[in-house]
Amino acid sequence: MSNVLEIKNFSKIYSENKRAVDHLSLTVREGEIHAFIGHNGAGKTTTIRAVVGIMDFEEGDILIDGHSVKKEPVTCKSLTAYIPDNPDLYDYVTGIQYLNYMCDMFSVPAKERADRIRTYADCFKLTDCLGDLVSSYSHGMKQKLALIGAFVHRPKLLVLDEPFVGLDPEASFYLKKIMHELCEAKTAIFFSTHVLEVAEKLCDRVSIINHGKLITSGTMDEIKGSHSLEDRFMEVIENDEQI
Ligand SMILES: Nc1ncnc2c1ncn2[C@@H]1O[C@H](COP(=O)(O)OP(=O)(O)OP(=O)(O)O)[C@@H](O)[C@H]1O
Repeated sequence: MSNVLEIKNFSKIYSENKRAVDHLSLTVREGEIHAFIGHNGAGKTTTIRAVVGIMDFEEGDILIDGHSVKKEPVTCKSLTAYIPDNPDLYDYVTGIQYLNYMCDMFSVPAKERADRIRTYADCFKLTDCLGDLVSSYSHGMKQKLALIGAFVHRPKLLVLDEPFVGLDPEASFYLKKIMHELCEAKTAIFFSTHVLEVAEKLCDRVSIINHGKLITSGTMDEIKGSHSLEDRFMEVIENDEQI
């Protein structure tokens, strides 16, 4: 399996004395679901924002399908879909206008876009609301619309920041199902979460970050062994704090 995402020695320094992420390296392979976990303020969002090209960084490089986010930002963006923890969508378009715009931006063929939009909108119970203005959507509905906008263009790399927060149980179920389907079609998925039970069931690999440093990364079985991911996480973090 080839590496879709390669983070190499990435560091982010917000101010002189504040190294939010410190020489972090990890890889996410084709068809892999990879969880990125760590305490509040550990550096997850900072890393994710650098990966998706919306934040500059001082040290290291990040490659998407072999392309550097610094040197080839447009190519990288064409391969990536990103859903932030609080998606900020255009208010004065309808849901369907937003989805067609996403399909236009990513050149989704006309004959495939209607099918994909219908399939995902049905899963998320959004079909009847697609003609409504986004401004009339609830927070969860906006989140679902943003997810559909990411899925319709079948990205090579899907990056999600806390995707399960705010979704109803049925939407969470379908999100997990769609994540598996995308992986079968070779998409690589990298997402942050505090919901360790979901990460444990859903992911092939996991990386743990603490105070900006990667403390471990590997397959779910390698990392957790016979423990629960939560127990292992607590143990790894406690050991790291003692160093
Ligand atoms: N724009 C900024 N300016 C200065 N410091 C920042 C900025 N954004 C984040 N930080 C700091 O960088 C560190 C990492 O923050 P980050 O948002 O990446 O953490 P996180 O792991 O995503 O946390 P959470 O789980 O709470 O979302 C924190 O100490 C935070 O205070």
